[in-house]
Amino acid sequence: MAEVILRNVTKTFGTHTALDDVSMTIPDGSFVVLLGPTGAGKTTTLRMVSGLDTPNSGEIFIGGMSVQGLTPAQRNVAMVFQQYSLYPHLSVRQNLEFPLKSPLLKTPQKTIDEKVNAIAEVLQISHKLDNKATALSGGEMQRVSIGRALVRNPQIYLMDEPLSSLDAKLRADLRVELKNIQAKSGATLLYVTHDQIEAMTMATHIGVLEEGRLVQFGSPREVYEAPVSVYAATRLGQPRINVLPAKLFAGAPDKAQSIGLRPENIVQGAGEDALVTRVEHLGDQTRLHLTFKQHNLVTVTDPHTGFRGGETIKIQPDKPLFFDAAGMRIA
Ligand SMILES: Nc1ncnc2c1ncn2[C@@H]1O[C@H](COP(=O)(O)OP(=O)(O)OP(=O)(O)O)[C@@H](O)[C@H]1O
Repeated sequence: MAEVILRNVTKTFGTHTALDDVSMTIPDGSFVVLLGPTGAGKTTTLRMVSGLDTPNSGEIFIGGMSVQGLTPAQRNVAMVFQQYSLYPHLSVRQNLEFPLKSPLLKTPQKTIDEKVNAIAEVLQISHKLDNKATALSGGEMQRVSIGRALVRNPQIYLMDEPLSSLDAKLRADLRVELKNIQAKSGATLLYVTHDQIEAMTMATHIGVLEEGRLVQFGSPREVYEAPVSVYAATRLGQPRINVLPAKLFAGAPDKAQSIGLRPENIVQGAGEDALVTRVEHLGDQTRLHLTFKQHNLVTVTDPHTGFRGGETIKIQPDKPLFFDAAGMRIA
């Protein structure tokens, strides 16, 4: 596996700038997750690294070598897209074997069998190995697509929302498996997702893209606890961070326009009055919807709380984040 570097990469489509001077180092063995809303440039970043598309300016290095002008095959990258892409006339086993069967690799059949069986087990498709690819459900086809990438040993895996078409249980299983595979094999991954749990649990680093610019790059914890802006703060956290006028609470710094409070950073039992408008019991936690000085906010509380809608409770902020008028963090 290899370190991948993007240096001042810009990509335009007509007058639209999809990637704007993006520089990023994806360390060898890291699991980098790109976050951002639709159109932020996540897929475009993957396509630049893969060689499916080329930047207008800037350079990309894989394992210390510039890959300018190299095809995806020459770059030795493995890609998994949101939409499965299998050879329909081949069986599941043949699809999984395909990347290993290249005459150049000369992989012995015994090694191929071992790898295919191991990956099929991880992806829970061993019982379907002899089925035609077309005789599978969408989720099974997607698992075969992931398997086809995983049997290889590329410089980097590029994955674009690979788990989004799977049901919740399978997604949770494969999240753990993918992370295990990465931790064990030291694979380098560049991964796009909209799923915050995937981002928080799998990533070693998170890159936050905003309209084609990389606005923050750091560990999930850094991005969660020390976001550079309101925009970055709202990329992570479920329920979302509460963003309120700074003056609602005492002690805001001079230039602060808004205060960001993660739901768990609203302390109950002291401070000022808030009205409980709704109580949501989710099993492992309970969410309280509050109205505070005519603003709505959400906090979390003990799962066995006896709070009810209509009650008044006292709240005060803990670990507040302050942002200026432009939404940039100042404290
Ligand atoms: N081939 C193309 N031609 C024209 N515009 C494009 C092309 N590919 C991407 N774009 C534009 O570039 C911008 C970034 O697109 P990109 O697909 O990278 O976003 P994304 O962050 O991956 O979004 P999503 O979450 O919807 O996949 C968008 O505004 C998109 O419309």
